[in-house]
Amino acid sequence: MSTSSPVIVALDYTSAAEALAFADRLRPDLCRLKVGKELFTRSGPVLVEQLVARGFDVFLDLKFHDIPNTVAQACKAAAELGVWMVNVHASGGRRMMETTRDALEALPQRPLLIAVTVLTSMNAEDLSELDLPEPAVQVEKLARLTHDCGLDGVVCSAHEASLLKSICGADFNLITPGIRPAHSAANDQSRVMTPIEAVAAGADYLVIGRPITQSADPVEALLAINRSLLIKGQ
Ligand SMILES: O=C(O)c1cc(=O)[nH]c(=O)n1[C@@H]1O[C@H](COP(=O)(O)O)[C@@H](O)[C@H]1O
Repeated sequence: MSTSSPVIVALDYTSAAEALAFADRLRPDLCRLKVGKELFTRSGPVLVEQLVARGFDVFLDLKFHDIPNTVAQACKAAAELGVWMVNVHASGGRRMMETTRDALEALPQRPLLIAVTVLTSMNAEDLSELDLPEPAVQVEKLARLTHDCGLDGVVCSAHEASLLKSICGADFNLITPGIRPAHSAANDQSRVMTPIEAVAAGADYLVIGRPITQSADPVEALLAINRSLLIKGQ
């Protein structure tokens, strides 16, 4: 089952039990779910399979960044878990991305393959220390490369969404973390935007963690975001 909501809830919980307890209060038509490095390192592929078996579209966010063969094989392993989306770092370069794309295209059913441009926690100062240009410039450069390598989209901040839509086209998926409903704490995020602004800017999917999972009523927090985006069927 799929959902008309653009929200991907980041299940940044410390245990499979907490993640499953939250998932069991949801339905797959309300949101997609993301399993990231902390939860996967603690709970492994079994949890991913359990979420897929419950009917959720699962984004396995392990941000692979390694030599081409290693990343391609890791993404194939992710595909075998039945995930909906998997990601790599665009800074791994053309050969890494093209080898991975080819490995997934050979499968009968493949997940979407997207690339992280510049982490939404990073600001101009962080990039300057690495001798990199300001975020918008670096994001554009990596998004153009990702598009040219035939991937399905990029992770970027919503601040870069409208520029990237105009450059890479409507079919190139923009996945935007750093989403904060009005009055929410930014935490460690730097380049943030509200859900409504992000969608208006051209974001296709909104990755949202703490504003939902750490709220007093996580399910209501998700539903409120969906309502604000005029998602039907709540
Ligand atoms: O790939 C990601 O999902 C990701 C990329 C990025 O640039 N920034 C970013 O925050 N994320 C992830 O998105 C989630 C954001 O969580 P919150 O900041 O709690 O909403 C975390 O799970 C991050 O790992």
